[in-house]
Amino acid sequence: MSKINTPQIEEAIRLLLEAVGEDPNREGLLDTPKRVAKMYEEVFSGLTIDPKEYFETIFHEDHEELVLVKDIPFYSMCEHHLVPFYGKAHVAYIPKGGRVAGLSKLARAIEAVSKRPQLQERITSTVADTMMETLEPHGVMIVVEAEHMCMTMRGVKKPGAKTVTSAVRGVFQTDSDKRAEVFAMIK
Ligand SMILES: Nc1nc2c(ncn2[C@@H]2O[C@H](COP(=O)(O)OP(=O)(O)OP(=O)(O)O)[C@@H](O)[C@H]2O)c(=O)[nH]1
Ligand SMILES: [Zn+2]
Repeated sequence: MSKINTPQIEEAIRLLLEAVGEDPNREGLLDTPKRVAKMYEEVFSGLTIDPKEYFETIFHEDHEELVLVKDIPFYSMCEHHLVPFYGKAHVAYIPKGGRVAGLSKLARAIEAVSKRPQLQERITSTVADTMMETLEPHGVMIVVEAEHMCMTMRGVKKPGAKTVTSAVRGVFQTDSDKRAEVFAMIK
């Protein structure tokens, strides 16, 4: 995927400021296009990352029991309104055949997939599917809880409303005890 076009973002922000009736040449706004371009470079940096790369290096450890990294904070941008949604992700999996991932890689996968124009459902399922394909574990279960600024500061205006999504793969689909174990641990 192509790298972010900084001059184009700067021009777009100048146009946007003009379009809302602002003067992009007034002192306080002079550096705003540059700042916004820099910010977008950061918040959309995941567009150039394939999360599969985080699971190319694995460890060999005979642990075929639950692994859960919970309360991973994340920030993303809703693709409908380009305003933030943010919250916590919980990533669980059961390794198979001694294929164990570095724990930080679970958080890195959430981070990379969040840093794009997104839907909460897609963050949840993309990371689950990536882990299933690369680690080939017994199962993956991901729960994401987030507050969407597009439901808080505008539109329906419901601050505090939380959206919870889950993606359940492999053994978690058939074993309700294992699902319950994850839910109990993330409470
Ligand atoms: N499924 C899903 N919807 C989202 C997400 N983020 C924002 N939305 C919703 O996207 C929808 C877009 O609806 P539209 O009717 O096209 O846009 P709108 O007129 O701005 O909608 P309102 O927010 O209801 O004012 C809204 O219902 C948002 O709440 C997300 O991550 N997943
Ligand atoms: Zn939105």
